[in-house]
Amino acid sequence: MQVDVLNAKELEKAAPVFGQLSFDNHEQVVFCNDKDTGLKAIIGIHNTVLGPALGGTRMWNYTSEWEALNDVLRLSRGMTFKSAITGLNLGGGKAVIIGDAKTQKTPELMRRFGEFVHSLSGKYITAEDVGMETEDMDTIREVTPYVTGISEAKGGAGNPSPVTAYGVFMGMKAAAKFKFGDDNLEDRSVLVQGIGHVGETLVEHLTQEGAKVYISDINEGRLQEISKKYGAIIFEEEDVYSANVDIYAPCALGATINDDTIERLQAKIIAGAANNQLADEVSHGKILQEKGIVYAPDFLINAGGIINVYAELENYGRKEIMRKTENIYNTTLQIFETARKRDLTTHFAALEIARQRIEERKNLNLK
Ligand SMILES: NC(=O)c1ccc[n+]([C@@H]2O[C@H](COP(=O)([O-])OP(=O)(O)OC[C@H]3O[C@@H](n4cnc5c(N)ncnc54)[C@H](O)[C@@H]3O)[C@@H](O)[C@H]2O)c1
Repeated sequence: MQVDVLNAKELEKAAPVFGQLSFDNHEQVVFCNDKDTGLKAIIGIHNTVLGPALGGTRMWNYTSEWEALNDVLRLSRGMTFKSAITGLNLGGGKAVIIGDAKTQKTPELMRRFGEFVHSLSGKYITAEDVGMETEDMDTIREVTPYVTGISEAKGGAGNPSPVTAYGVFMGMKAAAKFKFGDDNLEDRSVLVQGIGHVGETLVEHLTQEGAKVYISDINEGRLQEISKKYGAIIFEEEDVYSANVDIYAPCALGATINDDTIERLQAKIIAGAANNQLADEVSHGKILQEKGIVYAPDFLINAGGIINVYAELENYGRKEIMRKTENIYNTTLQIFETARKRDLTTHFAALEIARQRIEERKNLNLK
């Protein structure tokens, strides 16, 4: 379709998939629908140059299909770069299921979703993400081998979240080393936003190291539980973003660094688990750089989970999982140094290395 000038609304109508702002030459987008189980899902396969597209499934109560599509496009793209920079032979993919995981998730729905995954013959391999549990992966495993993150009892590597948290902790320490000249987090103030599967283990590592840990979550019960368990301080003020802390760790959902929040940020470091923390990677990355806030790229430091599930495909054990995850510290420091030397945003410096690896493999495949 030849179009000259379109406003955003018109573009959404004329090209609702390929015209999405988040569309980045994705190879395949699969819409899955099953009336009987109520399944409505989208699988996004961004890039398979380095290997099959592996990435978790998120179940979320999206307010619109547009929002779900936007999310799967952004998340699957992030997976491509995460695996590339971590040195894994995997492409990038992700899936979203539209619905409330607490009330609408059933074994039948999970199995039906698994059948859609199976129909892609291994081009996409799924795993856990927000709204999913290890037992859901076990259910999917009943209908397809193209699933990771299954329980140890069923031969898998188990819950990836603690490994993700350890990688984030390593990335955070690297950021502290770069910003403060010392990676010891004792007495450093850290605000963890979102104390779910990953956030909780991160709080555990931080409190063990003697950091002053503040926690924030929309789930009041969870706040009480984690505060009691680890002695973390519940952050009571309304505005999380203007908290005067050393480190802000986004561990809930993405895009918390956006036009609305970025000017209020007081933290000296941003290092957390959430995917796609910057609403706009270019402009928000630049503003953080100008403000002197050290941003540890999300797709680099939250790779522990994928390292964990990759072990199921490559048959390596716990020791190698932890070694690879610990190495996030070194990679993060290298990225910070490169960014400083070349006056780049840290996000861009990381992206460049990931892209280079994909490009090299692509050229090799063409030979
Ligand atoms: N689990 C993993 O191994 C893994 C790997 C890589 C990236 N991530 C990303 O890390 C983030 C956390 O993952 P998780 O598995 O811990 O998810 P989770 O669902 O277990 O936890 C998320 C927590 O965030 C809270 N939350 C939601 N909205 C919030 C808000 N506006 N303010 C404060 N808290 C809020 C929820 O109540 C919940 O406690 C997600 O963005 C996920 O995509 C997770």
